[in-house]
Amino acid sequence: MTLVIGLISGTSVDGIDAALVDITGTDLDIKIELVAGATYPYSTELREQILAVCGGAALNMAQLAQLDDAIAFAFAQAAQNIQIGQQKATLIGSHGQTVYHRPPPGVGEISQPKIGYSLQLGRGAIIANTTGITTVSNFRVADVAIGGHGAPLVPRIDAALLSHPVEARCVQNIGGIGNVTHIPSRDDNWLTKVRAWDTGPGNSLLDLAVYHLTKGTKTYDQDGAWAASGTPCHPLVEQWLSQDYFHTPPPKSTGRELFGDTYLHQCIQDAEPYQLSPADFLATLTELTAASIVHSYRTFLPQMPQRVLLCGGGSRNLYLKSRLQQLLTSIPVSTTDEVGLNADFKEAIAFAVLAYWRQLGTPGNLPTATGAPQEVLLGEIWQA
Ligand SMILES: Nc1ncnc2c1ncn2[C@@H]1O[C@H](COP(=O)(O)OP(=O)(O)OP(=O)(O)O)[C@@H](O)[C@H]1O
Ligand SMILES: CC(=O)N[C@H]1[C@@H]2OC[C@@H](O2)[C@@H](O)[C@@H]1O[C@H](C)C(=O)O
Repeated sequence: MTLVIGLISGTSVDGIDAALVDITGTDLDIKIELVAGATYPYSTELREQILAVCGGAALNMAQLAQLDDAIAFAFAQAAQNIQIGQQKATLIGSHGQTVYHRPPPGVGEISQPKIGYSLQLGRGAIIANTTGITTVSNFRVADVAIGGHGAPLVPRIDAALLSHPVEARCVQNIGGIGNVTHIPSRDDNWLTKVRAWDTGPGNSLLDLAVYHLTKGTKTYDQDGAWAASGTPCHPLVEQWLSQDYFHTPPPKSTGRELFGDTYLHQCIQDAEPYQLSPADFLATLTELTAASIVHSYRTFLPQMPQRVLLCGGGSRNLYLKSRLQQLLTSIPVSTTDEVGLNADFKEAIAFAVLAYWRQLGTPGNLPTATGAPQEVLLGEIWQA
C-alpha cells in the first residue's frame, strides 16, 4: 500500500483538484481507494493571470518566474491541506497548470516545428521541498520529446481502472476540454485496441460565454439550467461542426489555444444573423459540445460503445448530459461514480497513479492515445 497525492488544475482553471489515494498492485493490476478529495480554488488574481496567459498575454521572464512560483506554492499548499487529519502521504504526482499546448503536426501537415510543446507551470522541486514529500512532475514532456502529443495521459489509467470483461466502454471526460478513452471488452490484446483523443470543447466555450453574458458575475452555467431554458440553433451547430479539428483523425489533442476567447468571439459573430437569446446561444454551444463528442465516436471508433461513463465537471451539467443521452439514443450514459470511480477527482487520481507507476518504472503513456512511437516513463522525480 502506498499513500499518494495527485494534484492537477485543468483547462477550466477553476482550482487545484487534490486526491489522497491509497494504491496497491502493479502496472494495470492496480487497486485504488480515494481516501480524500478536495478542490482548492485559485485566488481570483492568480486565476485571472493564468487565464490571461493561456489567452496569449505576453510575460517577461521575471513575470514567468513569479507565476511559476505562485502556482508551485499553491499546489504545495493543496498537498498540505489534503493531508490534514490523515495519514501522511509518501509520494506526490503533480500535473501542474497547463499554460500552453502545441500539438505536433498531423500526418501530411507541413508545419514547422516538427514536434509538439506542452508547458505546465508549478515546478515539482518546490512542491517536494515545501512538503517534504518526493514529487513527480512534468509528466507530458517525455512523450512530446519522442513525437507524441503528450496528451491525453489519463487513458492508461482509465484502462487499468475501468475496463470490463464483456462491455466496451467510452470514458468521456468533460473538463474545459473534452477527451474520450474507448476501452474494448477485455479480450485478446485489448490494451492495444484502446483508443483515445481530445474531442474538442468541453466547458471552455460555455464558461467563457457565461462570463461574457453576465459581465463577469458568473463563471459557469450551473447544472446547465440556463442552456436548458433555450433552444439550440441546429444550422449553427452544423456550421461549427465543419471546423477542421472535428474532422482530423486521432491521435489528436487540443486546448484553450484553439477553443478559447478568439473561438468564442467567432461563435458570437456567427450567431448574429440568427438573433439568438442568451439562453438559445448557450443551448447552441452546449449542443456543439455534445454533438462534437458523439460525432467523433461515430467517425473515429471501430464500433460504438455499449456504455458511456462521464467524468469531469461537465458531467454535473444536467442539460449537457441529457443532450448526450439523446444523441447516443440507446447507449446508456452514466458517470464513473456509478462504477465506483469518483467522477470529480478522476484526473487527480490519475496523476497519483502516474507518479506511482513512475516510481515502479512502469510506462504511463498509451501510444495509441498520444501518437508516440512507444511507451515511455513519464515524469521527473524530485526527492524531498
Ligand atoms: N454543477 C455544474 N453544472 C454545470 N457545469 C459544471 C458544474 N460543476 C462543474 N461544472 C463545469 O465543470 C468545469 C470544471 O470541470 P473540471 O474541473 O473537470 O475541468 P478541468 O479539469 O479544469 O478541465 P480539463 O479536464 O480540460 O483539464 C467548470 O468550469 C464548469 O464549467
Ligand atoms: C495539455 C493538457 O493539459 N491537456 C489536457 C486538457 O484537458 C483535457 C484534455 O485536454 C486532456 O488531453 C488533458 O488532460 C488530461 C488530464 C489528460 O492528459 O488525460
